[in-house]
Amino acid sequence: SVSASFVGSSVCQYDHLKYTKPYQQGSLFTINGTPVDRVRFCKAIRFHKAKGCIFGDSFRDDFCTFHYLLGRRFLEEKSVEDSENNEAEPEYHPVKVSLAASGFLLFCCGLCCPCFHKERKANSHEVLPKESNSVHQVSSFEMSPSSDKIPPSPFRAPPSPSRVPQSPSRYAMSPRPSRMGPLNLTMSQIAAATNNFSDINQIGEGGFGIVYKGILEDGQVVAIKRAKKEHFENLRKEFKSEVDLLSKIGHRNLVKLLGYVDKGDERLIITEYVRNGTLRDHLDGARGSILNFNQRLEIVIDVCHGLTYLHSYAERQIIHRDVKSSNILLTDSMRAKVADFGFARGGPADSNQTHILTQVKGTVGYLDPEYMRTYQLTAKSDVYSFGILLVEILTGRRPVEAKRHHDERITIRWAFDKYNQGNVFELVDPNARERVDEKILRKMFSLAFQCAAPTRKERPDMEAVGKQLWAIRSSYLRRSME
Ligand SMILES: Nc1ncnc2c1ncn2[C@@H]1O[C@H](COP(=O)(O)OP(=O)(O)OP(=O)(O)O)[C@@H](O)[C@H]1O
Repeated sequence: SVSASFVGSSVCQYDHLKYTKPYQQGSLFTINGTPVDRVRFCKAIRFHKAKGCIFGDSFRDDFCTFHYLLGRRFLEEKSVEDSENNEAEPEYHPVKVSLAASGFLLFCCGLCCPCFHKERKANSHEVLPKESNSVHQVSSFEMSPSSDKIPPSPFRAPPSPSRVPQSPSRYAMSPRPSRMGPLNLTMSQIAAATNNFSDINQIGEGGFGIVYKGILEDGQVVAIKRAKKEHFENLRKEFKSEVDLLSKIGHRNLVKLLGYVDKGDERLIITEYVRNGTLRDHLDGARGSILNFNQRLEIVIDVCHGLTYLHSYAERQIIHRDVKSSNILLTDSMRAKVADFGFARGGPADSNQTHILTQVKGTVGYLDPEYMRTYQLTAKSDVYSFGILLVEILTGRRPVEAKRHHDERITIRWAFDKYNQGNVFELVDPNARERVDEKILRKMFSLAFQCAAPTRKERPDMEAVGKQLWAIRSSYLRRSME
């Protein structure tokens, strides 16, 4: 936020408009604490006046005279289609202006509020606690009248009127290994496949546990997630959620579940092995090469297809809740697959339900601010995270870059400001040497900002995002052939 002596201040809808003495050099105009230029400020006043907001007498706007506006172009694009052949000045959009503020709010929540903050592992994103008691919550399955539509699994408690959680021993006493998917593995086969869970086979570590590469007797390579024993009790629900949801989906842009084991004090999830690392590794250059623009575009299209399937075509809607670059795995041919369903939830089960009320989970920086505020979860929370991911893949920057100058710490806010100043080239990942057409870049960022709008009703759904991405890709290919 900005500290200065403001002489005018007014609140309209979500926007708090303030200015210092407007006729002086260095005068300051802010919307929701974010400095904006005079033109944008005047646009906001006009917009809110048109919407019927009453500004007090002390709130002057005579500095919004015509000559200030003349010849200046407001640098926002409403949608790809709108912007294609339309050079006219788009109207002020309060949501887009307040986007930066919401990013800041997100940052504050993430960094200042201990209940939203947990150190997970070195150099990783911050991830919310697995089970937080600080947030009033109702589980979606408890809320949903048709939660029993989810096919029974050995992990799912039998229907009980009181829905009392099952005791841990119930799971521990499974009579025999629980298996699902095409693979039927015993513990000793898994131990053999991973060299007895040796460090050499370890390929990563997340909140759920350690991930190992395993080579089965027939040569098939798999990834095996082994739950950490110290978090067993807390992770039981997560393990169950991941297995239940993964077992019902099959899509080339989603990591495939091959089997699981839940026996004694072992919880293991066996999935297809995706061997070319995570998107974050590639953005960091940790895999040797730098992604070109076309690869970046194809990766986001793949992620978009995976999420579209989860939101609109799975047997029941699935909300991933942890869409982020370290959960996007890449194949050798650079196709992307969405992984890690540990936080995933079934969406509203009946059409009268607009959302589910649930505890906030996800990773700081990617979390939908509206969901954080209201605990209302919808598929649009994934859309928000996708918008953040889109900015990440274009800029190469993590959503929160704590070591940078404070103006640049929240990547979405920094990108939004630069975009509105017309400096789109300054946003592009400096490692990517290819010069991409400005119009294409603007369309990509514009789409990202739409996805990361502060409220869900302003965000497109994933299917619409896919259409926009396809249109951008065709323009990109057309232009690169010219
Ligand atoms: N199916 C897989 N194929 C190849 N590598 C995988 C696979 N699943 C996970 N990994 C590797 O293991 C790492 C840890 O994965 P995991 O899903 O447990 O945690 P994460 O998503 O990185 O972190 P968190 O769970 O804390 O959000 C990944 O970053 C990836 O490098």
